[in-house]
Amino acid sequence: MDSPPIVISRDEVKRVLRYIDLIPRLESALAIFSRKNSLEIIQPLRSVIPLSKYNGFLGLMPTYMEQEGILSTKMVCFYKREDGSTLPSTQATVLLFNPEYGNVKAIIDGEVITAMRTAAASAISAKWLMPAQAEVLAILGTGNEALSHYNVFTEIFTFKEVRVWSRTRERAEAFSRSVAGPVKVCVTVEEAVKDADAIVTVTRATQPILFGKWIKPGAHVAAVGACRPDWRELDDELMREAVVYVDSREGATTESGDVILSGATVFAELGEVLNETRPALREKTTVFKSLGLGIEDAVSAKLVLERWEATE
Ligand SMILES: NC(=O)C1=CN([C@@H]2O[C@H](COP(=O)(O)OP(=O)(O)OC[C@H]3O[C@@H](n4cnc5c(N)ncnc54)[C@H](O)[C@@H]3O)[C@@H](O)[C@H]2O)C=CC1
Ligand SMILES: O=C([O-])C1=[NH+]CCC1
Repeated sequence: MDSPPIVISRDEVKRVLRYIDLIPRLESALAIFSRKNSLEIIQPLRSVIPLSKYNGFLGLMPTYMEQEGILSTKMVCFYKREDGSTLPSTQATVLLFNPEYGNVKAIIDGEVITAMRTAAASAISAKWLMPAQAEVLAILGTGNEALSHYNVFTEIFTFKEVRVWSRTRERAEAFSRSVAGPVKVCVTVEEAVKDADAIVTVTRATQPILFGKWIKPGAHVAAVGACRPDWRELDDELMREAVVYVDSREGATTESGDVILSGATVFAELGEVLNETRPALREKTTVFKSLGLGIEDAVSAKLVLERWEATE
């Protein structure tokens, strides 16, 4: 307990963290979260401080999972960057504590953890909610989250076609060149989502970019951006007509502009589906609204530390 914290860099997280290990840990954590038993988990709503001068926010995400022996907090700064800005839009650090003594065991870069656990949560939503014979995946956005979503969706599912849209063709083409498999570049959102079975929205949009009228009935949308109460990625029609799943009811009804401003009803948490206390209505059009949870960072950070210690 006297030893100084281990510091694990972004590159080291990238080296040791694998979706195949991460997904089962996240499934278990989401299921525990939705049981709402404070003996198993304490994870308050994220507190968010606005950084008005810089168009950004600092989110604090503490979590305690007693049975897993995990005490952690993620600190994440996220920004509404102007077009052309070269500054990062999300930066994060996860602290892992020894819950008995209170000392910090590890300081872990949170950028890769954030991107991979968010994409893995979307992939879990798709496992349960996407049409059974899904052939077409559309990714809206070409940043860090777009890449992690491309990676996990193509690792665990087999799509006949993957499409990408960005506001500029150049960015979509650069994204398509940067990944291993074939990606069709689309010039409009409508073209990208037409007849798509799974759609991932991973943009910094603050107004709707995806409209219900363009979507095939039965499609699944994993909506990852728009993490503020006045930000949107999806329009009212889509939010009201789809069956809406969330990572956290409390988070969604406090932080999600898509949920709050559309007046949509939240049908279930993803953890409730995993616990089989709420059904997965795969045949309907579904939206998984993701805001990000401290428990996801907590179990990811523990996994990183375990793998790092095993390979050091
Ligand atoms: N739900 C969750 O757990 C998490 C959500 N996020 C959110 O996901 C979104 C994407 O994050 P990153 O990929 O890290 O960001 P990024 O900055 O790497 O990529 C953002 C993408 O959105 C595009 N974009 C920016 N403004 C737009 C607009 N008005 N309309 C359409 N596209 C626009 C950019 O061109 C870029 O392709 C952000 O809103 C971020 O806050 C990030 C991490 C976790
Ligand atoms: O959970 C997370 O890390 C974030 N959610 C919105 C921006 C960052």
